[in-house]
Amino acid sequence: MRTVNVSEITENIKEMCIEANHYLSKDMEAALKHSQETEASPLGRQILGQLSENLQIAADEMIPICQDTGMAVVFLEVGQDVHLEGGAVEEAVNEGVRKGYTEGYLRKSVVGDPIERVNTGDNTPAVIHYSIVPGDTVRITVAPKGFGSENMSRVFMLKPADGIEGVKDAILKAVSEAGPNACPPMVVGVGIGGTFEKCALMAKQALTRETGAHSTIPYVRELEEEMLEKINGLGIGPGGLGGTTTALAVHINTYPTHIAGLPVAVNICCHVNRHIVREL
Ligand SMILES: O=C(O)C[C@H](O)C(=O)O
Repeated sequence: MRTVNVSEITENIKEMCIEANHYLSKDMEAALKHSQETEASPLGRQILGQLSENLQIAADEMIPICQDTGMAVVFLEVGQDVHLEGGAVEEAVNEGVRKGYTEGYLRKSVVGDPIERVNTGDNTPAVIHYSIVPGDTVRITVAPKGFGSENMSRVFMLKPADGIEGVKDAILKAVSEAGPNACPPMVVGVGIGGTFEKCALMAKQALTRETGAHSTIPYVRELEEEMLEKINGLGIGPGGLGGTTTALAVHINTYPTHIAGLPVAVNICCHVNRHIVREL
């Protein structure tokens, strides 16, 4: 049994919130750079160039990449041989977010109640997903999520008879309706199977995958490749101003489901697809 003090979780999450909002991960940066070489539209290439320049300015001058510094989504994978001491884990995570957004001067975007809508002033609470895994480490993923693209995400409760063609139509419908509102080029996270909530969680987790890495399931990999091509054929383009780079990647996760259903969730992320991982 290994002991981890929750204050370590707080310190790391603080740093990760600040880092994620100023430095886009290498995989996203590379995908954006690569898209400049493949984009067919001159205006699209210009916009992609500006997005890359914006990343450089953010890193050099410590200015957040985007004004929407997101709601902090945190995945905690806790090894079953870890003993967590020093306080409540949930409070430790929220303290990390609080410190990160306050000390990092990041925009506070969270309201304490969805109807009364009073800003909590420190970007807490985070949305936290826990899982118990084998091992004696704590793996933390911080993925601050902007809401321009979150708002354009969708869940479709398809019927089994809709089949794979229904899944393709659902993904294309979500992306087409998102259009420029999701600040393309996007990363499209898809969850297929499970239940209503499981498919949404899989879609969110899919966004944290290394950009452009494929599923190990052959038909899912083919579907990811086909959907990327189809999405880029929609012509929405960088900034929604036309072009061949509407998405940088499509990541699909699947799970067994009920005989009577075919749930599909499409979680869209703008080009600022922030995700950082640390292991304690
Ligand atoms: O800044 C915001 O909160 C809005 C949003 O992310 C947007 O895409 O406009």
